[in-house]
Amino acid sequence: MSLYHEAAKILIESRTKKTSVKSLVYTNKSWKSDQKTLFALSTEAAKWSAVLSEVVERSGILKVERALTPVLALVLVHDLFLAKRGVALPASHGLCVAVTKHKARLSAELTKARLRRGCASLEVLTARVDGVRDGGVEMVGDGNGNGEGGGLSGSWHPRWVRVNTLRTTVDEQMVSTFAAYIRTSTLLELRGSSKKLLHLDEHVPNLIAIPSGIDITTTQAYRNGQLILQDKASCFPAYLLDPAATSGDVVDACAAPGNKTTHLAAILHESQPDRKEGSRVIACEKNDVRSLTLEKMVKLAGGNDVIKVMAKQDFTKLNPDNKKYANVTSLLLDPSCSGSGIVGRDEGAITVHLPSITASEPEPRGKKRKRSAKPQPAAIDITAVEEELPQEAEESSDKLKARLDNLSAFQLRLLLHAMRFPAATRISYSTCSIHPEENENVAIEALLSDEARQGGWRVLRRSEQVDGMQKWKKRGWKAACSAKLEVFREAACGIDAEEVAEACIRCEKGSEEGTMGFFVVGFARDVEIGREGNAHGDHETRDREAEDDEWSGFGDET
Ligand SMILES: C[S@@+](CC[C@H](N)C(=O)[O-])C[C@H]1O[C@@H](n2cnc3c(N)ncnc32)[C@H](O)[C@@H]1O
Repeated sequence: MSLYHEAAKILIESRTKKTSVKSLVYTNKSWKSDQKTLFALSTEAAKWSAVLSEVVERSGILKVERALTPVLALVLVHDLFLAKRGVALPASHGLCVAVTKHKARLSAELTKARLRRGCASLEVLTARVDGVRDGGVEMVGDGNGNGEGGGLSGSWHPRWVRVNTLRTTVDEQMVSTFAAYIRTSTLLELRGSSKKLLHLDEHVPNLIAIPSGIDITTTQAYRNGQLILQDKASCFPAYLLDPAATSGDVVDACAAPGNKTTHLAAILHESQPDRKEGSRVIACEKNDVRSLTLEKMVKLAGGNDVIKVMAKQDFTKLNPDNKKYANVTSLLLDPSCSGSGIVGRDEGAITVHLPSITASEPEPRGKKRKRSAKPQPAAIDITAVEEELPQEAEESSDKLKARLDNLSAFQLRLLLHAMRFPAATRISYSTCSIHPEENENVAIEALLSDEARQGGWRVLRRSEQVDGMQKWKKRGWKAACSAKLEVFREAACGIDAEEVAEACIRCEKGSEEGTMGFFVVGFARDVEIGREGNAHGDHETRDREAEDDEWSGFGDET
């Protein structure tokens, strides 16, 4: 299979399985192409896909070149115009001919696509595409930078790098990988820069931001697992959980690909560097393919001594009363969610825009193009990308509501299960969703549950949180908490909407903080309250019904 067929396969799998390009490339040893080349082509083609799908579609070549699928055309046209050496196939190869013979037409469409975006040269367009590389759906808005993705201005996102203290320290990295970097006092100084700048995060320990255009995946430290690409928001759950404080084992209930798992392990390791029989992280992952990724991530991060991976393990099937879990004092729960807060793609599936075959006919050669009576649309044709909009953007409000209902029932079921571990005194619950249905509402419903009432669970108040989380200004939505509590009225007495909202932590995508959209809340109880028997048959029944729908959510990205 050629490089192009393999890249096409990866892009399709990334879309359908919601798996990151990185894991698709590097967990499969059977690729014929060089993995680095394959990774570069797949990620670059995805990054350019909004522009190139428009180019391919408007050129009409898919109608005449039957050997070309939309995704093959995308990767080939990428190399035709954007790779230093052009298409990496012999000039006589069928696939090469299929695009090169239309080069003039494709080139004209690329120019038009560039001009429609107000870019004076290909370099300017390249900078623009690079600038939104973490923004996902470029130009899905109104073509003027408004709406999702926000074109040039909307979704600035630094590259967040967690220094993995299982393998190294910030001090070590400052004099090695980052020796040539200049430290900035503010995060915003990184914005739009392509210089080697670095900002040490003020909220999460061992977290560094660098300009988004700098690729550290080629460094030795990244390859050795000393540096991990992880959005700042995605570092909040393990940091908030503060597992060393409860000095017991930690369960990571929904662990793959494992960023939070290895973060938990690093925090434990820092608190007990000479550990022999110290606390462990028990990492559950239900999905088989993602379990493999988790195992690889744990190994690469040097977490094998601290982390016990429970591959293909449904968290809800763990028996909390089994003596194996008698020492579980904290749990991290980061379940599948709508993914509505995702802007980056370091950790998960990417957005790939594909051209439609039926969009337009190639114009006959030699004939002068008739001037259309209608003005051409200034922005890209939305039909070229609509299948790539975040699922909810195309959903009717009824459909979205149904999906969020299913997801939140699934999320609540897992959260209540976490509350059943007898020795647990801390839980962190997080999603990369911006919807209160998956966030504040789940927290409130959990607090109102029998598990919380009988088990003595309450929110981890802001004043009790680790320093960086106390300092973080964006908190939960009080109106959402009040509205949810209002539904339960008397049953809700004793729960203060203000206190819950203050305990909740939100991150807003596209904001100056440079994070994805995210939500995290901690739960605590002051004493170990053992549970006697299982008095929660109702929940079990209701939750089981939701199980079939749980996969409507995103399976990774944070
Ligand atoms: C949002 S991702 C977790 C990301 C991960 N915490 C990280 O930071 O890398 C959710 C994961 O939960 C897994 N999952 C969903 N339901 C599960 C269950 N009942 N038990 C265990 N894992 C589950 C999914 O397969 C998916 O890999």
